[in-house]
Amino acid sequence: MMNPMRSMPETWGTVGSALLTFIFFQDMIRRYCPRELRRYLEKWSIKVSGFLNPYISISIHEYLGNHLKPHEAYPIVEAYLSVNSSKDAKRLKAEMGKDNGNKLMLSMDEYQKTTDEFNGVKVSWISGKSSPPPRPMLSYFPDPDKKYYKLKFHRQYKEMITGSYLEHVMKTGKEIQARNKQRKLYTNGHNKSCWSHIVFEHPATFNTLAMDSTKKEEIIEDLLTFSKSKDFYARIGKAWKRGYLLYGPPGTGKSTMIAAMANLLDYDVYDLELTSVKDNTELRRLLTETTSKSIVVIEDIDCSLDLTGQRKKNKNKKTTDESEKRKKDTKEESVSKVTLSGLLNFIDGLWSACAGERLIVFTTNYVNKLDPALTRRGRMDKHIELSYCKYEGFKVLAKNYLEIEAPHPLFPKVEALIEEVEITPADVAESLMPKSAKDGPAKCLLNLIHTLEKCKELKDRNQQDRSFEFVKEESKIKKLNHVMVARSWEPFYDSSKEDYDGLPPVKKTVTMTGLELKIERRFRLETETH
Ligand SMILES: Nc1ncnc2c1ncn2[C@@H]1O[C@H](COP(=O)(O)OP(=O)(O)OP(=O)(O)O)[C@@H](O)[C@H]1O
Ligand SMILES: [Mg+2]
Repeated sequence: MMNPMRSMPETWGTVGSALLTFIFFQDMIRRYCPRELRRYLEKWSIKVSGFLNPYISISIHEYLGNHLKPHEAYPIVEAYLSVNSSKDAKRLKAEMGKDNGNKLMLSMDEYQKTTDEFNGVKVSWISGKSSPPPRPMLSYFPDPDKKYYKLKFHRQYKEMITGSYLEHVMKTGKEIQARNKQRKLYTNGHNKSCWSHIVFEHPATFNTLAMDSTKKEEIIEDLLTFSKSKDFYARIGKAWKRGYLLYGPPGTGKSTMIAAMANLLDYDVYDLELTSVKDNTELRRLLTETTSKSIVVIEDIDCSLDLTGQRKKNKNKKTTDESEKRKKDTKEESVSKVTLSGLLNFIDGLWSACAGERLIVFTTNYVNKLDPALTRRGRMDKHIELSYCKYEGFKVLAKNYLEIEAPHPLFPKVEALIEEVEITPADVAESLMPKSAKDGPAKCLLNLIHTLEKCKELKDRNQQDRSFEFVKEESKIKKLNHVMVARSWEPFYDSSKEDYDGLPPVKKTVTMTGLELKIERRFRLETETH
């Protein structure tokens, strides 16, 4: 023990002479001691220090080797420690996260220490940095400092720490990373041959989705089971992917459901615009560039590919000039060569080589138009129909939009009407939306009731129209016989004579092809609701 009465210069003198003696002996050993003996002494000293210091340390560096290749484990450890370190470390640093938008990420500052406990065993983590060796004078860019985390633990627990503890650190760190990560919506639109992204912040969830509750539960269960089935897919030798086909009329919530899926599973969304993809090679490249934990969406698949596997040409537009038509077709083919078989081959084959979980979702308004090859099980594992809004769906929307729940005096009226008509959730939502700041829930509900009553009226009138015309069909045919011949039971009449007793005019299109006559009737209901 040091004599407290000693003065400062005396103490320094003692330390100095001890240091000199140590250097002298070290030098003597280096000069006069034979090499073998020296090696033996070194080994022995390592053993002694190992005996005296029973701790083992593992370093995780920010970069690997000399080539500044980022080490994958470093950010994971950083995320893991970001939760614990704020309790222990005295100096923390706050940085803007790369993947989490405007959120600040806290982590240990350099040379800070934090402790952690796992199965009753205490370990410590120290953050540090090593400076690179000085570079030649002419070198322009200096090497950056290399940061690292050092894990220290008693050698008695070596097996547990290097095994289950590090596994736990990696798993938890990845989960924290995923929680902090801002999800992205990737698109390849505007004829771009690569993905561009924006932050994905769609508020839709399964709670806010208006649909049959049993069906909803089933879909949620299916998605969650899929996301947890890594081992199962590996065991059966199948790529970890699942295909969904969402179909139904416009405005029934197909796109909304995709957003809800992404929010449920914390996945990124890749909105693949097939019409912007040049050919199968580009399609393959785009799909292989998608990351794990993502949903690849192809909307309106029936509009992007046709049944023969070639890109769909616009059949509605008639080009009278043949040469112009040919020119247009050639041009179309030169810019778009993605085929159905190209897409199918990729879904089935190559994609299996991409690690990680992926959902592929197709949407369509016309499921019957799709090629069975596309919709067969195994490719599209689940077919989900989204349909018109019924009372159950309405209750969800009323809760979302107006924050009201049953029982409510106006609900029975809505129930009676909504079960009778075909109205999409989008239309119901639109009617429930307050049109001014003064509109309360009752006003919005009355708005919806008014819309539903109009729909019902049109539906009834439409039915009346049909039966009236059908009854009158024979006499009309007689009248029009000199102009056209009826091919089917479909009622028709001459548009030039709107002489139906009191019936509102009905829009119709008449197309003549040779001797055949095709009549397309549009009822008033359709015209008005569009
Ligand atoms: N089932 C639903 N639940 C909640 N909101 C819905 C639902 N369906 C539609 N909506 C509302 O209507 C809007 C349009 O719906 P969405 O875009 O999902 O329809 P869609 O089926 O994808 O239509 P399209 O076939 O035209 O692409 C959404 O923004 C949403 O607010
Ligand atoms: Mg949509």
